[in-house]
Amino acid sequence: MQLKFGSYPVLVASSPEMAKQILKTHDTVFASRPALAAGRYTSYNFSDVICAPYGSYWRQARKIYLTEIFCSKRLDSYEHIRIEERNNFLSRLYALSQVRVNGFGKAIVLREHLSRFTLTSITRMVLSNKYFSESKCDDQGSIITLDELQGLLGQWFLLNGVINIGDWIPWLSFLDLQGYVKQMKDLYKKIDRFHEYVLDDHKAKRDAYGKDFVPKDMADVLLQLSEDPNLEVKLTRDCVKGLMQDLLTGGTDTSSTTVEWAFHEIIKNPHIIEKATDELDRVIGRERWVEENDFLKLPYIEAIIKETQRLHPLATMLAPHFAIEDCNVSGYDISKGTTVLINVWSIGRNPKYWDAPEQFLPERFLDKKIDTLGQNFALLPFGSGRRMCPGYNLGLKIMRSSLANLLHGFNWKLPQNMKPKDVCLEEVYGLTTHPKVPLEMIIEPRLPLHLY
Ligand code: HEM
Repeated sequence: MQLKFGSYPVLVASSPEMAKQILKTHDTVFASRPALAAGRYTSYNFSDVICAPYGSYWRQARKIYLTEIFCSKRLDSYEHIRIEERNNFLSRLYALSQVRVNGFGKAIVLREHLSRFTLTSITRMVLSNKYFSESKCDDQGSIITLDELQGLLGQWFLLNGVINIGDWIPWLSFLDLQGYVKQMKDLYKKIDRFHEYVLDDHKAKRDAYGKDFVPKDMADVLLQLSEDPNLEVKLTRDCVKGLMQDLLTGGTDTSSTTVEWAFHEIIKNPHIIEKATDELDRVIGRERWVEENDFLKLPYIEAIIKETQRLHPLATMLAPHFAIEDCNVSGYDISKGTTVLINVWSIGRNPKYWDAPEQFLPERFLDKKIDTLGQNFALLPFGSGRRMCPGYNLGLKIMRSSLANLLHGFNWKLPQNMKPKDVCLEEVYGLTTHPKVPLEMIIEPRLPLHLY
């Protein structure tokens, strides 16, 4: 479908065939991003990877991600962080499961706890953990609270998902009719203050160790690369901040929201929880938590994740792609400068490719090998081709670990006044798509108490 947003052409691709043409056959033509105000004002003038135009800087930064940041060796070296944060997460939930109100368990808001878990895990891998405190700022090197940091990242997602009139009708941009650009500039000041503080501190530590310094977190790796004279494009301080921001934004909201959607669906279908816990009892037993090397032995948990990503792809239109040349796609002329949206939400619900597409049926993935990593164009939660999500491996580790351990560690019930059919599946659309109504649930431990 070809549209016009203000002065610019926009193409929405809603079939696997068109998605394949754009993301595979003509990948280089469509591998850029439109130059939107959000990338200019909230991403260091396109110095991150998410918003960067196709070109030498983006190519180099992606290579850094693939070889230095998301390589198996580095991700494995942070497994202890993910285990510690998982244990903290499960212990916190256990403590909350013991709270009683009028003799009944108190409901927890799953979203709050999932986002906090992903945020603490990612920030420790990217920055180490001393820059924020649990409540108000303390004297231990924190300059922000977890809630404030979460708020800033949430606002980044919000402002990167809005339709800003000035992007599409440039002669109106100076008016900033919706006030978004002002909000972007305000957000930039707050986020930049945080990044500056973190980088100064990392740099001071690096300088103190001199030549013997060994990078500990992802920010250390980026700083070290910024001093590499052999890089094709110099990594400036803004680039390092932009890339750090990619890792924080890309890593938090994404995994936690997918797991939140999974719970919305399975709580409506309690037999799915039964099947999943049967698998966990059979494979893991009740004397330990699920570890990363167990994932391959848990096909039903994997099927729940795939089915969630089919019905609730986090980025329903991927991130916008942008044509850098004129191109003929399946007989249609697409002009240079067209913004291209790939509607993975409707592709995942198309009855031509999926039986009973509106139903949540993890079983559909059990006997078939259906890829979610960009080879099957009817299921593209991470995109495909040059712009495909570089952090998918880390995202999958976090989603698998949190979903499996939440189901393994607790029984999940709706509050007394709610029935499964009352669970709301409405969406709030943005760069990422959230459930409109956060799920509240009552939890009870199901493993021996010494494990919590
Ligand atoms: C459930 C987990 C995740 C999902 C569903 C997801 C999904 C996506 C999608 C759909 C895109 C856009 C692809 C396109 O435009 O064609 C993307 C891009 C990106 N993601 Fe993820 N992501 C996840 C986890 C992560 C994590 C953990 C990180 C980093 C820590 C990350 C970092 C990025 C970056 C930097 C890009 C931009 C790539 C580029 O433009 O070249 N993502 N992701």
